[in-house]
Amino acid sequence: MSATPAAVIVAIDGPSGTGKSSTSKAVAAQLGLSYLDTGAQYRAITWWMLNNGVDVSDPEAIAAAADKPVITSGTDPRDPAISADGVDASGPIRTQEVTAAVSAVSAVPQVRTRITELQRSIAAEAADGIVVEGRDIGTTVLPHADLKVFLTASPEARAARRSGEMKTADGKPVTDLAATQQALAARDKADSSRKTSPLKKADDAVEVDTTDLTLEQVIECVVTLVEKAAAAKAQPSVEKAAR
Ligand SMILES: Nc1ncnc2c1ncn2[C@@H]1O[C@H](COP(=O)(O)OP(=O)(O)OP(=O)(O)O)[C@@H](O)[C@H]1O
Ligand SMILES: Nc1ccn([C@@H]2O[C@H](COP(=O)(O)O)[C@@H](O)[C@H]2O)c(=O)n1
Repeated sequence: MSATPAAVIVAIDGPSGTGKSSTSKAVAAQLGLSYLDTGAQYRAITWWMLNNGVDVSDPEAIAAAADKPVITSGTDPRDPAISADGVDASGPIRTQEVTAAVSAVSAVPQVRTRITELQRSIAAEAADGIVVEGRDIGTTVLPHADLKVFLTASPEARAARRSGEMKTADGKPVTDLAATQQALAARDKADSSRKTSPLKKADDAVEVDTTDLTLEQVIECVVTLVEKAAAAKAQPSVEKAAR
């Protein structure tokens, strides 16, 4: 593990299936940083609402319930825990039911306010620095992050990656690439077109097109960017100490 010279705050955003989670976890683990999966938080609040009789097609019902669940996130990149009201949600938040409802829940302003506050407090407590991944981290949650990365990939590459990890009920790999691509496009459209902090590249983010890169190449690229940002952040204090 190579050490970063300063506690950096890193924002990694991008559409679904571009490699945000895999890259962020690996970069954080390699550099000894904390890690926050903000998508898991939106999934956890969605799961709680589905389990507690909230009509997730009704924005008013979602808004009224937004403050109710206690969402807790772990920040260890090797074991990124997530729970709602103390119940481990790491498995159930990945179901199709949650995936289908999460964009509608996360579009409600009261949900975003609640989860954004939680994200900022977790980032503020990360004494050794943190990698935070999501859709609006560079634009809204942490606009003063030391480094902002926006990952992209072609729709075909993203669908192929997602199909590779999805299994049918009898354990066979999902082969309907067209349907997977369509589902990803629908979620991206909903996430990019909502009024409150939509999925968007921050003006000062570094865009990395991962279409033709292996995961290892993307990780290496982002590690280099983080090390540079950390060195730049440490520079003024080094200069001050030398005076
Ligand atoms: N550069 C890459 N080349 C090949 N496969 C990749 C690459 N990056 C990620 N993957 C694979 O693609 C899948 C999706 O990656 P990941 O979950 O990290 O994406 P994501 O952007 O976090 O998606 P989402 O926003 O939907 O959670 C994973 O199976 C991962 O191993
Ligand atoms: N900063 C974020 C992160 C996520 N969302 C919403 O959550 C959904 C699930 O995210 P995954 O990364 O786990 O796929 C995503 O589709 C968004 O609706 C968000 O709004 N802001």
